[in-house]
Amino acid sequence: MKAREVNFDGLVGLTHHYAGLSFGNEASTKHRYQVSNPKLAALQGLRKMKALADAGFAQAVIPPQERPGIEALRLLGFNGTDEQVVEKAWRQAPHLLSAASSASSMWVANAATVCPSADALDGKVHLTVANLNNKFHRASEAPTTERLLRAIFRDEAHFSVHPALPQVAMFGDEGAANHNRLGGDYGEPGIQLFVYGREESGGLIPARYPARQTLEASQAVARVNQVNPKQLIFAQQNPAVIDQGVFHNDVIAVSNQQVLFCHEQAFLHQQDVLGELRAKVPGFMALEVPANQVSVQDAVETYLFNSQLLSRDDGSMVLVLPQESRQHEGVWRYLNALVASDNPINELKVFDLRESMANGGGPACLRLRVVLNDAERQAVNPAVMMNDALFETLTRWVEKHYRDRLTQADLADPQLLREGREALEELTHLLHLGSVYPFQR
Ligand SMILES: NCCC[C@H](NC(=O)CCC(=O)O)C(=O)O
Repeated sequence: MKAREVNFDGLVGLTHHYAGLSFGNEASTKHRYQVSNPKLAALQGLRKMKALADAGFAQAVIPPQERPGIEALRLLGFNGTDEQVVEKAWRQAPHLLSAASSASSMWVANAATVCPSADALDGKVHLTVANLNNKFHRASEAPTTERLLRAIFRDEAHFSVHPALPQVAMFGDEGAANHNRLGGDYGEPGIQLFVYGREESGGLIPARYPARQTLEASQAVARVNQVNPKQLIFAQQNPAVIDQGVFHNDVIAVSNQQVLFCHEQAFLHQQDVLGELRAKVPGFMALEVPANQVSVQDAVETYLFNSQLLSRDDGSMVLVLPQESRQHEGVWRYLNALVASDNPINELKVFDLRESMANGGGPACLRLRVVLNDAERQAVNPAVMMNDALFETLTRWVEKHYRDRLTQADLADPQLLREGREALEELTHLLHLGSVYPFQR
């Protein structure tokens, strides 16, 4: 059956700020305590969604979460009214208030791992919520992510949304950022390449920075998603690049249909991984970037691999990049040579996503790819599909509710809590979500 990829982008939340919460993510560490602009961040994301929708790519939106997360703070012993919880956290442990206020759910490549119906043993679309166990500020996303995904993929005849894996390090799971699907037409069975950073039972691990994803988690997600075992490949990320700031595989590789665009140091035993793909994916094409043209450090700084590789109906592909990759002379030269050479990529589209980039999130981090056939697409909550009207509505909503400046100290302002709830209450109506947020229950 004919199927297309729909990109679901995370809408940046009202508390977007720079807190240095993600050890191993160098942009996060570097921009700690800088002043953020949540309004601009949300508008930059919306502009990307609108431009891709206008260019003919199916596009949808995933709403942000309620922040500060009062429930998470209560679990840590801060009590009283919601305002008192915030105030006490701010006085006793400002870093915990920051973590509970992170807008990190915007990076929906980490929301879940998706299995298209063509790959699933039961013929349904499966989504397993990521537990994001490695970071406290991200692990608390999972329960609301599950409710949001159920409000979007609500038709159980087509979709199975699964809760996150158990919250322990052995099952650390970061979702689609460590998952690639390769193959021919989207509606045909594909090969799912799960990329992990470490194995609980031993093996190589990075020396400086954490490996967030385990093999045990990837295997469990593949089972939960009912991926046909014949269509599975598991590969380890190169621990040496994790130590250089590649905290997710999507910082060093991106795939689409028969193409894998990656750095030559992305995977451990890379030639074996490519050999397996060559054997299983008809027409497989690896576009491997040598270190002498783009170093791992340049890749981490410019996020050229954190791009979206999108197919047009005629089989050609567009690479959607952050502007940092155009500002780097060597990387931009490489990309232009890539477009000029013999492969399906024939256009570069560049976006200003500076607010998200400063926390380590590029174009690919901001989107969750969901392959859907016509019947499945019609079963998605139509209110989240991007079009001119929704773009106008959400832009006005952002203009009305978001601040254009936020520092860590602002998180203690009880007014911020009220602003967030008022905005999200309105958003649940705009997007026909029902009651998805803790304050609504
Ligand atoms: N896929 C991109 C994820 C980026 C995200 N950054 C953050 O959470 C930084 C938040 C801060 O430091 O304020 C992360 O590292 O998981």
